[in-house]
Amino acid sequence: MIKLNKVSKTYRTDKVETLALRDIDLHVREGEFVAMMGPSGCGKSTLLNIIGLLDRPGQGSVEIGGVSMKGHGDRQLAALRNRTFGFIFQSFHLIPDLRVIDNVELPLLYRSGGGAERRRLAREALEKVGLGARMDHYPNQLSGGQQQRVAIARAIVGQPKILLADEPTGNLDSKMGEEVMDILLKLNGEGTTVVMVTHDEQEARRTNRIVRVFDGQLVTPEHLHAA
Ligand SMILES: Nc1ncnc2c1ncn2[C@@H]1O[C@H](COP(=O)(O)OP(=O)(O)OP(=O)(O)O)[C@@H](O)[C@H]1O
Repeated sequence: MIKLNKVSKTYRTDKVETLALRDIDLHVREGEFVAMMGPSGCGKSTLLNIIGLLDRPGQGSVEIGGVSMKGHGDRQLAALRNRTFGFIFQSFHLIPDLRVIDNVELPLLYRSGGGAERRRLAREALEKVGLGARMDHYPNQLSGGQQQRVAIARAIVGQPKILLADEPTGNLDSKMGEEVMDILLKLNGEGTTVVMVTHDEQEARRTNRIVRVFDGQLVTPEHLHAA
């Protein structure tokens, strides 16, 4: 489903050059739930951004669903990103001035389909995360856990094949975090591939596989034994 081949990424500013990723080979199969772990600054977000077609690798190649991204222009990448991925962030990224239902509908504005259809899909997504009764609320009228569930509804409203979550429980207490994990596990059980960055070992153990990143490189189990 996701194949990274010898992916490297360097960030350049006026004064410094940071090698954020080095020679990453990663294969995520369809239906897998992968947890990505590693210390701050090791390159997890960069890796997630490259997988989600928000950024391009400096070297190496990215394949999504068997299709190489080489030669795709920015518009093609954006269209593919919108169809293939749902994104969930640590700080929810909801729009405060929009009602919950309108926040969830947002990704659908870039697609064809009428307003009634959009509303129906948004309602279904909210029901899936247990927030069918909160559609007319504004984000600040909800708890953190509920806000993250709205963000999950927004991520799944377009029925993406892959969910990418960057520390989705990082701002939540353990009970709310567990609820968010339960929803992600349920979506994965229904066939959605999930890649999630987390700092929580217990949470990571609930997934199929833990991928560890250190200093821009993947740490394989062999490395762990050698260390
Ligand atoms: N836009 C950028 N410009 C320059 N350097 C960057 C940029 N984005 C990230 N970096 C650098 O690349 C490295 C990897 O950053 P990244 O955000 O991917 O790490 P991370 O593992 O997600 O960290 P955290 O757990 O703290 O979110 C860091 O050294 C960071 O300072």
